[in-house]
Amino acid sequence: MKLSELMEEIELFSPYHDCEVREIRNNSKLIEPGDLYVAIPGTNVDGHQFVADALKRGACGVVVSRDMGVQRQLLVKDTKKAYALLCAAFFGYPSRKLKLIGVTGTNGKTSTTTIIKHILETAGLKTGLIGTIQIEYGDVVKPNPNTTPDAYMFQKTLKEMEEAGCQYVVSEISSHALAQDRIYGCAFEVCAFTNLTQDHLDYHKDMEDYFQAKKKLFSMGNINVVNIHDPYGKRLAEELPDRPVTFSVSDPEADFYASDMECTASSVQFRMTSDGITSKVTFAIPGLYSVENALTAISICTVLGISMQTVISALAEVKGVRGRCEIIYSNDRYMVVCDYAHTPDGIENILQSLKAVAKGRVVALFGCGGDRDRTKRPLMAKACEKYADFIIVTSDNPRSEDPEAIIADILPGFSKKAEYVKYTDRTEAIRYAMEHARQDDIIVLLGKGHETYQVLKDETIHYDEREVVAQIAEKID
Ligand SMILES: CC(=O)N[C@H]1[C@@H](OP(=O)(O)OP(=O)(O)OC[C@H]2O[C@@H](n3ccc(=O)[nH]c3=O)[C@H](O)[C@@H]2O)O[C@H](CO)[C@@H](O)[C@@H]1O[C@H](C)C(=O)N[C@@H](C)C(=O)N[C@H](CCC(=O)O)C(=O)O
Ligand SMILES: Nc1ncnc2c1ncn2[C@@H]1O[C@H](COP(=O)(O)OP(=O)(O)OP(=O)(O)O)[C@@H](O)[C@H]1O
Ligand SMILES: N[C@H](CCC[C@H](N)C(=O)O)C(=O)O
Ligand SMILES: [Mg+2]
Repeated sequence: MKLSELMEEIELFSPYHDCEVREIRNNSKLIEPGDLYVAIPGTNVDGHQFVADALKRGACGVVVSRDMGVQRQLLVKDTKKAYALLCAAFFGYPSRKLKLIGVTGTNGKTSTTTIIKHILETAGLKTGLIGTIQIEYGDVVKPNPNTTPDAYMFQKTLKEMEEAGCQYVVSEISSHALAQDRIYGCAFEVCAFTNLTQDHLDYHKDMEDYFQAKKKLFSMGNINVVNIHDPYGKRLAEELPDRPVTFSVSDPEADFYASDMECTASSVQFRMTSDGITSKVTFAIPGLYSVENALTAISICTVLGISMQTVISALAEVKGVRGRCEIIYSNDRYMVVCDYAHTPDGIENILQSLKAVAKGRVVALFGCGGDRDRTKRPLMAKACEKYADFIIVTSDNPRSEDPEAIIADILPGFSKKAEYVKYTDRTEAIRYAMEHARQDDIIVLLGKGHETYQVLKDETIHYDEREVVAQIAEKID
């Protein structure tokens, strides 16, 4: 593609010679002759350091935000935004040809996007999905290294989905993606906000910074949908220039209002009022927060024009979301649930929901991710203690950190009354939980959800809790 075509929507502050661009790259190490290099200031290094390297490797141009005094430089105001726009142009602005739905918030993105895809497909609309678990469209399933991929992969994926005949794409939008402008310039049909509670304070300066990153999404779409039961959602709705579509489990003034919630061990039922009409909704994922996820999906699909009847009957067919409150083993004595809660709020919600329906004890097993928000560690312990009868502290992707040091950050979160044991090795911890299970216990394995790996200092090993539990059960039950 011609450089001039790629640059059509980017303000340029330097002259340039037109040329044919082979690929767009933000990593100098991948540059081959004819590629365009975009210098991005990152978390570890500033890509401007590698401009000379990129030119040496044959870059046809280098996109920079300050004068580097080199040949073939293209001076722009902001290289992250320019990179996103260049990638969009390179793939023919696919977001303008599809109906793109973006869901952001601390918790519930994977759950709601999965449900939305199911509803849209039930309504006969071919839909692509981009999220934490994977990328999906038609029969194609692809791994996704990040919840929201980098701009190049995001635009490339949209293009593939467009070519495969998708009319809709629903994507999780992480705060990292918003802060890094990975999706800058995308045209969204609907943008939705689930909730905001503590996470990622290793990356964001504070909760305000985290909120401002999330807020960026809400100037990019035609229709905004916001959970006004959540305090940050309420604030967002007040701050947006145009009134968004709202939903709530507590405010009858919301456009979509859920009431009369009833929870069982395997589902939720509630009444949903919108436009003066009340409908009964059944959804087979337990937990009060599940009502909010169902409401998010109902609001989005309804504003897209799907009939309420179709939405509600499609919701009733949802079987569950992998690794989200998924029962992975049960016998006459106890059951083992696998869940992805990895924030204080997520843990509190899942344990509260299970406690409300448990006949026996709720036994929670958790660890905290290494190289992630350290301040959430004691808060996750506190959240566990609030609703679990017994806790097993263990490891969850220690990454470059010492697993014992992570646990040392967790333990001060417990009160003196807390009943817990510590098994640093996750398999040992799960074995302990299963060996000591009592009649009617619910053992909840938190944090790994759909993951099939454990990230250690020097390697990533295969680790699937479904397999681990099955192997232990075979030996002990
Ligand atoms: C903290 C973070 O988000 N980092 C992301 C970011 O990398 P970075 O800013 O650290 O990059 P950097 O190493 O400083 O390098 C800056 C630039 O110099 C370039 N470079 C570097 C070296 C060189 O020799 N030549 C060169 O050109 C790099 O390619 C880059 O463009 O940009 C990269 C490319 O897009 C991402 O892969 C990377 O994600 C890392 C792997 C990551 O783990 N991110 C996680 C935290 C994340 O994004 N998570 C969210 C969801 C979390 C959740 O909701 O739970 C997600 O969306 O997945
Ligand atoms: N609406 C919600 N409110 C609070 N907690 C929730 C909600 N939905 C799900 N959870 C809890 O959070 C966990 C993660 O849910 P989910 O994977 O849907 O969130 P996510 O926003 O995609 O997370 P991530 O940031 O890792 O992508 C679930 O396993 C559940 O315990
Ligand atoms: N995608 C999120 C959640 C990971 C959950 C947990 N398994 C962990 O490693 O902390 C992250 O990378 O922060
Ligand atoms: Mg997710």
